[in-house]
Amino acid sequence: MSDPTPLNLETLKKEAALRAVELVQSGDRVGLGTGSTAKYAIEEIGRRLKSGELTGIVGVSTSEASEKLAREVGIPTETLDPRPLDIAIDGADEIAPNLDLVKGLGGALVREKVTEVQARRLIIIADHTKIVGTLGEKAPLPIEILKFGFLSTIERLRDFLPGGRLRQPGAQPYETDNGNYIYDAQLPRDFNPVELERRIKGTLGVVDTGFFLGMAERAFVAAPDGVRELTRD
Ligand SMILES: O=C[C@H](O)[C@H](O)[C@H](O)COP(=O)(O)O
Repeated sequence: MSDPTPLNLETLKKEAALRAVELVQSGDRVGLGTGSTAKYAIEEIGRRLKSGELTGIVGVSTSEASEKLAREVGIPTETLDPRPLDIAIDGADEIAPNLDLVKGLGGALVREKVTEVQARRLIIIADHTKIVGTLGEKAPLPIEILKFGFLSTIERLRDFLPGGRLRQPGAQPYETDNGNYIYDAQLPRDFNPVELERRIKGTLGVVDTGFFLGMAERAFVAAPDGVRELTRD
């Protein structure tokens, strides 16, 4: 297997995205994910709309960045309302064998979850480096927390999730589209994701976590030897 250099990872991300977009049908309301892989899906939906292969698509964006890209490629968008979405396509930071996910390294976890929970089908697209045996193996768990009192919230989280840190790429903490901060938690070696999710979400000051448990219907995972289609066990 060749090295996952940035160049061929981009090719793989696009291959996975193209497979997922084949599932989009004319007239669908589509959840538009966020990140460097979801970008290829948004561009392909735009291309198919222009070519006439797809008609009547409405996109619902999971971030300001995806909204901007959707407009640039000509996808009409609406903000989320209570109606279900026919399909949503998004990337992930980690994909477990049962298709439980960690998401949010791009900072869009809350809008992604709020949107994708309404999708009849959540399709995940990724290159093979995102596959893990257990969540937490490669990536931290992003936890969106209120800006107000964030140091107190982090103290509460550190009680049971030590070793994490406030996301701060520069002089200031990273701020989400919702005006919140992110605590990137180190996951313990052995944990039950459902119980840990419940405990984190029960912590005062937490908005939501990057765990997407039981949500994904399938994943298209691209490797140098082809695109694998994974479904939930
Ligand atoms: O907040 C970002 C999202 O959860 C992304 O879907 C995730 O981080 C994967 O992004 P990428 O496709 O850029 O690796």
